[in-house]
Amino acid sequence: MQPKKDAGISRREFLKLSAVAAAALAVGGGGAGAALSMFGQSNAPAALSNDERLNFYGAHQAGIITAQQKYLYLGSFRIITDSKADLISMLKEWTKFSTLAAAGGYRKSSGNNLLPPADSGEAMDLGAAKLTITYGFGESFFLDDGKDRFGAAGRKPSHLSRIPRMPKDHLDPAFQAGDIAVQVCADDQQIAFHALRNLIRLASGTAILNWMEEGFTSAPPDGKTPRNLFGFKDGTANKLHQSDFDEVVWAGTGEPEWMRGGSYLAYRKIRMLLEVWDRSSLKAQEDTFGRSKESGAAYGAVGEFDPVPVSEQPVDSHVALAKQSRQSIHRRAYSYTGAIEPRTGQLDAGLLFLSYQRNPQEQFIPMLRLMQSRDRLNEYTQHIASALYACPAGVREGEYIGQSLLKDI
Ligand SMILES: C=CC1=C(C)c2cc3[nH]c(cc4nc(cc5[nH]c(cc1n2)c(C)c5CCC(=O)O)C(CCC(=O)O)=C4C)c(C)c3C=C
Ligand SMILES: [Fe+2]
Repeated sequence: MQPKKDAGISRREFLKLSAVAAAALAVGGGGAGAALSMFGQSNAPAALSNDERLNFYGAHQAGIITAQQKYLYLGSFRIITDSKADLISMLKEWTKFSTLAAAGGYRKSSGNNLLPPADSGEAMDLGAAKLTITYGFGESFFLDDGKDRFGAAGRKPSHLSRIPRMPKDHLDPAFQAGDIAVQVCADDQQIAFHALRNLIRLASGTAILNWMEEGFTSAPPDGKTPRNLFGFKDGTANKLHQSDFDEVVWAGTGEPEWMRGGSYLAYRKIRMLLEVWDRSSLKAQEDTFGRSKESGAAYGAVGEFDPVPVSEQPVDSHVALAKQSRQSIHRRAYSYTGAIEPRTGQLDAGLLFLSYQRNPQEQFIPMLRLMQSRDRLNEYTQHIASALYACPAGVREGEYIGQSLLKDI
């Protein structure tokens, strides 16, 4: 008798794959993700459809070159203690929670119902939804107003400093970089929020959340490029291959040991003046990027991914300036929407621009400077927050995040 076909795979094959997935789930971590991705989303058993797990442990932190999930929370923490022991104990708790949440778990209560539950609970039964939690240290972690609170000043990485003030900055002083940034991403917003919320709880007495941003991206099926709130495909020239990551993303020689295999996160909150944009002609919009709005093809090219003929681009277009900088970065941006601006009635919306690079002084800052001085996009944008973080290499099982930075000091 022929084995029954189930959505393109035979029943026998399906059962074999289910066994692999079950085994991988029992082990936890990346194995489960790998096994599930063998099914492809449509063939995955319903109970696991939201449960793709990405390993928290690894040579590099997850959430940097990981394919972008749909939702982002970015939180900036201020450490409120000078005690290194308390700091380490929080980082240990954060690490334990991060591995648990990435595996779709939640914190178990002690059994004493006179105490608050250990976990806020809103992610129970939801799965992992490709949750990643990525940590970065701000400049003030190492030297806070000249004070070396944790003895780590000598280990400040080479390229970590404040992003210099730019000509078109409208920075809001409420959004300083802070001591530690946490980037939480997942394909389910509630799962992502749950993770940040419980990190805040675990930090109690040691660190407080200074600010939090919420972002989203919506990619069409078949791996097509998502569009930003100006309606343009955003991420076309971002398809870095594995072999490019060493050159572009991962910090290496010249860095303290704890940063080798890590990366620098550059962050800009950029308000997009949607009302101004929506009143602009299609030609003005396309000239701004040097690309077709509908197809995403560069001026003078046919397909979205065709090489960009730089001579055909308006000299002050966004893409021409990015090319002119001759630098590469790895972008991981999310759109945001907020409330209506009370004074003007305009929408508060834009882009949480995140990029990872191995040397922001050489890659990101010159590109930003060039864009700030000449980019047509500046007519439609305002940069309202700016920060740079050093994201350490990945965590090995049994270690805690930042361990190699804080050990033996
Ligand atoms: C300093 C770096 C960058 C900032 C800040 C930035 C803001 C920003 N970008 C868009 C929309 C698009 N950007 C596109 C391409 C692109 N942007 C950057 C860098 C910054 N963008 C780079 C390096 C590139 C790649 C250029 C190339 O090599 O071709 C595009 C085109 C499509 C694509 O390649 O992704 C769009 C669209 C907005 C709206 C924005 C701030 C609000
Ligand atoms: Fe851009």
